[in-house]
Amino acid sequence: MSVLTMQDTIIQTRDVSVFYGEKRAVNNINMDIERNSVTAFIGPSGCGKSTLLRSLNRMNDLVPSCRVTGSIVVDGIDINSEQVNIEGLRQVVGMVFQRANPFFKSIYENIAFAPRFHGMRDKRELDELVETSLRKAALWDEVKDRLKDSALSLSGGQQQRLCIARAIAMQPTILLLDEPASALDPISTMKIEELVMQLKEEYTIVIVTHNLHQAARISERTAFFLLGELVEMDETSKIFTSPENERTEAYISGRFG
Ligand SMILES: Nc1ncnc2c1ncn2[C@@H]1O[C@H](COP(=O)(O)OP(=O)(O)OP(=O)(O)O)[C@@H](O)[C@H]1O
Repeated sequence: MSVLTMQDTIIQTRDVSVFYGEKRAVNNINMDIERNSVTAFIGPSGCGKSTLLRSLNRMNDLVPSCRVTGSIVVDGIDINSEQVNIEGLRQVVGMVFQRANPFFKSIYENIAFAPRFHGMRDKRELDELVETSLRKAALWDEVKDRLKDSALSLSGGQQQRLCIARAIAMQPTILLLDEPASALDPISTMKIEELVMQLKEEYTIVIVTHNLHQAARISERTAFFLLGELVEMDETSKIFTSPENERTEAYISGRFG
């Protein structure tokens, strides 16, 4: 294979299963995710999309009954090995949830809080980081004159972009987005989609979405899950036009789910 056609894999899962107690929610997943791309996880409710997503930055550690087996390698590091610093991992692999969850603090503090906690004390440096992060999240122009206002005074869509800015401020390599637009109106959804397409220049993005049109619009690769299994993963255009598996075809044509 020539160097030009070689994919640059940033996340590799091998035989990954995730259990809640005795119940297996995700079954033997093998996938490679390419650097600086958008990968969409699709599939009916309860098929394990969020569970797999959360295992990519060990968010599942917060669920006492949850157990992950198999190997997940992120940027060359086995993230489930004992040596891994979980806080460090979550800086590199940032996450944004379905419901915007800004801190009960000012817009500025939502961005500055964690970097300051991690040692960034210089006011000018923090100011710059706040501005850069808000710009990258396409929110700066809307909030630059009200940085001291409460984050809760923002609209739902703005709060979600603030949460993306907050993740960006930690200078991640990967952003995991768990249905980031599902609680938003169409215009805010469009802004999040535009944002995701810009962000992939700099970050690798994995997004769980129920919205098939959204997956088709913004992702390069799509993974279709059913009952905890990865049925098919391929280029998004292929998944939506000529999938290999008939269950994928049935799902994307709306015959179930
Ligand atoms: N904290 C938990 N404790 C026990 N079971 C859980 C937990 N979270 C998820 N599950 C179960 O794991 C399975 C997969 O759930 P998951 O949320 O990953 O699916 P999903 O495809 O993301 O669904 P949705 O699209 O509805 O968000 C489901 O059967 C769910 O009930």
